[in-house]
Amino acid sequence: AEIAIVGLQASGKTSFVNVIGSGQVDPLWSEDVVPTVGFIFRKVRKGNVTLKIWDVAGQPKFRSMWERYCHGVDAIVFIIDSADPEKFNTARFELHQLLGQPALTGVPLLVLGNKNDLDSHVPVKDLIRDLQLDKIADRPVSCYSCSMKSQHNLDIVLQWLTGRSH
Ligand SMILES: Nc1nc2c(ncn2[C@@H]2O[C@H](COP(=O)(O)OP(=O)(O)OP(=O)(O)O)[C@@H](O)[C@H]2O)c(=O)[nH]1
Ligand SMILES: [Mg+2]
Repeated sequence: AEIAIVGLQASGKTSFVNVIGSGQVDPLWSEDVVPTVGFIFRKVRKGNVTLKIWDVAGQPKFRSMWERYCHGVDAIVFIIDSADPEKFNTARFELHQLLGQPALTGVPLLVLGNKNDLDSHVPVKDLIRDLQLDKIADRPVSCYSCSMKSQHNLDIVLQWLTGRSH
């Protein structure tokens, strides 16, 4: 399966790829991963499925590139820092802007509310409301709360992703 990971800067995209690309017993977790410039491509093997992952940079100057990396993928993963509600408006804008691209119609979407190890994180039902996920009618949409730091819910996230392969 080929997937593209997008979302605002510092939401945890590269942390996600680092954690799932390393071992479950000895995950590669770091507080000081550097902001991505452009994109990183990685292949991650899970069971008999190989995930080809485009980890795309989230700083404003890179957001116009998101669409390009989402072309032809089996799923788009949008990661949001669920403990930083001040950024939800921007995240919603960028997400719906991306999904409005005609070439991406129908591509399944997985939204991850990351950093649920932090006390201030909001639950999935608030993310669905604040990101207006219920307005997305042209593709399958899933939303999970998770943490790259504590690896919470990453098992169901990986199940979802490997289920997209063909
Ligand atoms: N507490 C907590 N911190 C996290 C979690 N996931 C990532 N971080 C931290 O958030 C910061 C940004 O993580 P990155 O993985 O670099 O974020 P990114 O989305 O790749 O950022 P860009 O490459 O700039 O788009 C780092 O300091 C991470 O350690 C998490 O689940 N919990
Ligand atoms: Mg990154």
